[in-house]
Amino acid sequence: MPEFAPLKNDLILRAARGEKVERPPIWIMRQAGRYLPEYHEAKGNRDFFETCRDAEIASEITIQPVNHFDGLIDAAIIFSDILVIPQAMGFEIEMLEGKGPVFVAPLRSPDDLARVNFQPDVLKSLDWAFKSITLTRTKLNGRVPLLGFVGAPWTLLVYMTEGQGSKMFRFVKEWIYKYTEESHKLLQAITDACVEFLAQQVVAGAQMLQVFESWAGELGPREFDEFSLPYLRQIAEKLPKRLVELGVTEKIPLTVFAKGAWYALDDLCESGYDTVSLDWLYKPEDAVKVVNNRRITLQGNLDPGIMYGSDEVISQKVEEMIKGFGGGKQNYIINFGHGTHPFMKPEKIEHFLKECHKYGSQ
Ligand SMILES: Cc1c2[nH]c(c1CCC(=O)O)Cc1[nH]c(c(CCC(=O)O)c1C)Cc1[nH]c(c(CCC(=O)O)c1C)Cc1[nH]c(c(CCC(=O)O)c1C)C2
Repeated sequence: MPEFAPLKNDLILRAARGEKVERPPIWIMRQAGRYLPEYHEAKGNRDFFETCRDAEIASEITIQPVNHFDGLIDAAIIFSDILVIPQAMGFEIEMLEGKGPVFVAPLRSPDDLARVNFQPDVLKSLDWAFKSITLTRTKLNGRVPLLGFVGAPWTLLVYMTEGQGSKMFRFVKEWIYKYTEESHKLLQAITDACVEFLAQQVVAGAQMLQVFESWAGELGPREFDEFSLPYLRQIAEKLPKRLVELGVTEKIPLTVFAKGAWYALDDLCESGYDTVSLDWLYKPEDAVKVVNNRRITLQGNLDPGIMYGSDEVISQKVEEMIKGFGGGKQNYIINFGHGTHPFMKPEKIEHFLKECHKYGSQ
């Protein structure tokens, strides 16, 4: 494993482990990207996935928010995408300007499974991701920890079958309700690839990991129990074992973000994750009650749309949130309830971050 500089700021790792901290750590989902002018400059006319695969540019983009909001952000998240696992499994994806990712040939019937690589060689096919993580961690030089991530199996099944973001989820629902057995076969293969990808990200230099189940809210509670939760649990259970096999001795904090699955918080607290990331459909006080003294750190959960509000409203919402999560000195990481939008103003985000920093050491 490569050698890296010691961490100067390990606040987020301590918070994820449940230690008392001087102030609540902060990072923001999609903190790198289109709302930052320097992102557009670095990316130029390059294709999105080409940008991810270029370690030099991806590392620069990853560090941009850490530089832009100097001293205000406590983690960097590697610039990549959840759709790189489908790519490793044989799917071709185009990133259309203003539209997002589109699969060239999504899965429409079990006949299509013949084109899926059920056992991808993750280390080989995503070697660029590991190079990018190692270079970024080196360049960060210990300023803040580097987070790695994957898309969760159900969310990746959505993209593999729908081919893009969806409103009705017609195709993925056809898969799970008509081709149930085949869906589970796919979910299992995705899970195995996710475990390997997460483990190898740690070997390459990632210091904390997040699993994005962004489409959890499209499943009802029973269906979540069948098509999402078992695979999320498997990831949390298998990852530490794989890390031991790979010679990683330290405990790597693991976060799950199941957007929209408010009914599942109790189960998620029992699923082997250190941190549970919440969207803004939860009242913080209620979430804390559900956790009920279990060893879980909560992350979240400001409505990103609040960045369109006045500075006064942002300050007030930050106060409500941090107080709601118990003041932020233990078991809490500040984040949005979902990612930034391209239209957001960096000044508003800076105001938000500065407000959060007020909740330290008094
Ligand atoms: C963690 C992450 C993601 N994407 C990107 C990052 C790294 C950047 C960071 O967080 O700072 C860059 C990342 N990924 C993408 C962009 C925009 C590309 C561009 O035009 O420059 C960026 C900066 C492209 C992308 N990739 C995806 C979409 C949504 C498509 C849809 O369903 O309509 C889009 C638009 C899929 C995707 N990608 C991701 C998720 C999970 C988080 C979430 O729910 O938002 C999802 C669902 C995760």
